[in-house]
Amino acid sequence: MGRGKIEELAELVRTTRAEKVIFYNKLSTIQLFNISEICGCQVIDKFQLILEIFAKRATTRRSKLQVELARLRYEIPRARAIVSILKKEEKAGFMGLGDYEDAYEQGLKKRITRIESELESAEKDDESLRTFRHRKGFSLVCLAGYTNAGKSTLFNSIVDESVEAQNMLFTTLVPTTRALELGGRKALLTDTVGFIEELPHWLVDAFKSTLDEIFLSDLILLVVDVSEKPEIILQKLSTAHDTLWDRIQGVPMITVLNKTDLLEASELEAVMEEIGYMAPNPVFVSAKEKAGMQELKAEIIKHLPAWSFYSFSLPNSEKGMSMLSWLYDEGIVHSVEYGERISVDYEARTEVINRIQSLEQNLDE
Ligand SMILES: Nc1nc2c(ncn2[C@@H]2O[C@H](COP(=O)(O)OP(=O)(O)OP(=O)(O)O)[C@@H](O)[C@H]2O)c(=O)[nH]1
Ligand SMILES: [Mg+2]
Repeated sequence: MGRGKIEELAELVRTTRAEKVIFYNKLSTIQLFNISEICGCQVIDKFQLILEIFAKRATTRRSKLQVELARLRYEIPRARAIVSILKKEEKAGFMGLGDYEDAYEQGLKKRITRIESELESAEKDDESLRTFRHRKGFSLVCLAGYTNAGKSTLFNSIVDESVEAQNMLFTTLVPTTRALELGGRKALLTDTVGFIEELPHWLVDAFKSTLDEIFLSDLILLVVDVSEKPEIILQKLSTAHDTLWDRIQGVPMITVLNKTDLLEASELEAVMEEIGYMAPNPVFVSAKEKAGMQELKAEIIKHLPAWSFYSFSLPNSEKGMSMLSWLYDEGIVHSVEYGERISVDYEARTEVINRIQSLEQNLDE
């Protein structure tokens, strides 16, 4: 953009009373600074916008810290450049700028160090989120996928077509999570931040941390825009699988092929011939037209981890007590009686029950 174009932009800002200008491409600090002076409003680039979105969507303590860390690291060179512009202009109010510069930068660096050390202890919080959910008998279903695939539209359609389970804590604290009843089971449905193409390396950790909820989930719905070119779909599926795979082993995944309303049946068939091998458990939907919702819900119910009841007793010993505390973390303790042995009526995911059964003998030794 030349000077004339910027003036045009400034005029547009004035007439529309815009509060913010967002540039799609990356701008240098000096460019951002100059344009914002001319336009008289905040000017940000694509990456600052992404950071703002991440910050809004970060739900765990760890992801909030990761996003803040990325923002601070982005700010240091920018702050330095702005100070040097102001210095050059030798504004009267900025005498003794050297000291200001040092103090500001040191302040940023101190916060970075503090966040880095907080991050180490934050890892454990994620576990307690999972624990809390399982104690209340909820399974977590996460919507994942590239930006613009239709995750949020699908989130709303599923919620509209389902019975909401009353659970104040989740529904009020996290706007992108809803408690639902699915086939007599309680599930938390969570919308997540979309994958973004060509994410710069310094944003990757912050992005991955916003995926924490996916990594803690019991079932992943990978949403795909099936109206895109097959080679694009394949590439996106492959990146999504690579990003998630390391940390989700054992978590079932349903591939939700969305926007079927944009394709003829024959076109859809042709697309599936090319991408089918990369799309586990495919379900076809149009989130916009609420088509395929029953099929999707049936598939979700089929893949939700099964919960079952089990009544048993544990030795009233140190081993038995530590087992009991693990049981509290993994499921619902309906009743517990302490006598010569500890009698427990319990409900949990079947894999937990299996685990108890395989450990029972050991505990008595
Ligand atoms: N034709 C059609 N358009 C859809 C469908 N589902 C979503 N869209 C449109 O696709 C666009 C993106 O939808 P979103 O639900 O915002 O996508 P998202 O995956 O949440 O995107 P991010 O939040 O950016 O990651 C919107 O314009 C929707 O109206 C569908 O089934 N058919
Ligand atoms: Mg969305």
